[in-house]
Amino acid sequence: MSTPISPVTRGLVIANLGTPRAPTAEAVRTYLREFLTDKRVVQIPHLVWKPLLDWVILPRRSPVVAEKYAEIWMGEEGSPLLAYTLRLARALQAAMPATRVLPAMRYGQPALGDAIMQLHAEGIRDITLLPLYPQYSTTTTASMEDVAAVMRKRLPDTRIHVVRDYHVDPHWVDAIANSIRTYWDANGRGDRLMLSFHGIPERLVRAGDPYAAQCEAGTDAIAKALDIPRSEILLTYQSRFGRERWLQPYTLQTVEELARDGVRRLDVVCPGFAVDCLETLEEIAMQNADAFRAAGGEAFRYIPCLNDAPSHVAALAGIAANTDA
Ligand SMILES: C=CC1=C(C)c2cc3[nH]c(cc4nc(cc5[nH]c(cc1n2)c(C)c5CCC(=O)O)C(CCC(=O)O)=C4C)c(C)c3C=C
Ligand SMILES: [Fe+2]
Ligand SMILES: [Fe+2]
Repeated sequence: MSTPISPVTRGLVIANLGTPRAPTAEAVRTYLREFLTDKRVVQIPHLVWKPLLDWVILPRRSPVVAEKYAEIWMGEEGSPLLAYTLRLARALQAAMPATRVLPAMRYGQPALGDAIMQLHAEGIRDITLLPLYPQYSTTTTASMEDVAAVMRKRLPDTRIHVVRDYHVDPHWVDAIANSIRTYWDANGRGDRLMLSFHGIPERLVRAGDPYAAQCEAGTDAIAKALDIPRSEILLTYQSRFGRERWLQPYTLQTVEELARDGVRRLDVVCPGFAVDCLETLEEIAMQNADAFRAAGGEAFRYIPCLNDAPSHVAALAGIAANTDA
């Protein structure tokens, strides 16, 4: 007797920020132009912003950033952000055989709108969009919600549900805590533990962006899961862009101060990033590590993102499945 094959009726799109298609100035320029003209990302009047972007920022920044990408490029697999997002999608697909899982990027390829159209073309009318941002921000998640709103108008017969955030999801919190505990079991515990999150302008938090509060709540939950006092964790913000004041304390400044204050072994985790990327592998594990040693530190110990670890896959599968409300 053969088992009837049940048709797949649900789709899951895991969506990340986006990344250049090559570590070249031209490809980085194309990527940054799309990313930095999104009004969600740069929330200042475009009459002011566009000339500055086209005439100053893109020409200056693209070649410099291309060199950074070249240092971490994963050969044929491409940029780490793309490579790990594709691996994560494959692992999720294996863990969720009753759901069709596709990876997507908010900027560049594979495009988010195309992924949703593909699921629709396959006959799927119930789609969950899971932005790979554990914490909600008006600069990131909201931009995915914009795409979902456009797609709902285009596909009125399809339910498109967006996961808002998972910053205190117990399985995700446990996955982060376990990655730290496993590192400590293998290498011993450092003098300090720092959680570094991507920053945003402070102005946006004052205007109501819940991002900072979610980073704080997530850090509290991770401390609890590790069974250590919250005071033993330093929460910092990295990747500042431009001259405006961003969320504080800044990661780089903190790293240098810690080294000068006698911290020798520093353990660093980036729980705002689902997968490793330029901001973790180059900015944290290379630039900040160099700064730590230059200021007198000995061992800057970067603990990788969850990437396609089974604990991450299980947590995200649970989060994606729990979207019936
Ligand atoms: C206006 C500036 C930016 C805001 C606001 C911002 C918020 C933000 N970004 C991420 C996650 C990632 N950002 C990445 C790279 C990146 N971010 C900005 C600017 C802002 N980000 C730039 C210009 C860049 C590109 C690199 C550079 O020019 O310095 C990445 C990595 C991409 C990759 O290809 O590896 C991620 C991931 C979050 C989570 C966030 C707000 C919470
Ligand atoms: Fe960013
Ligand atoms: Fe950066």
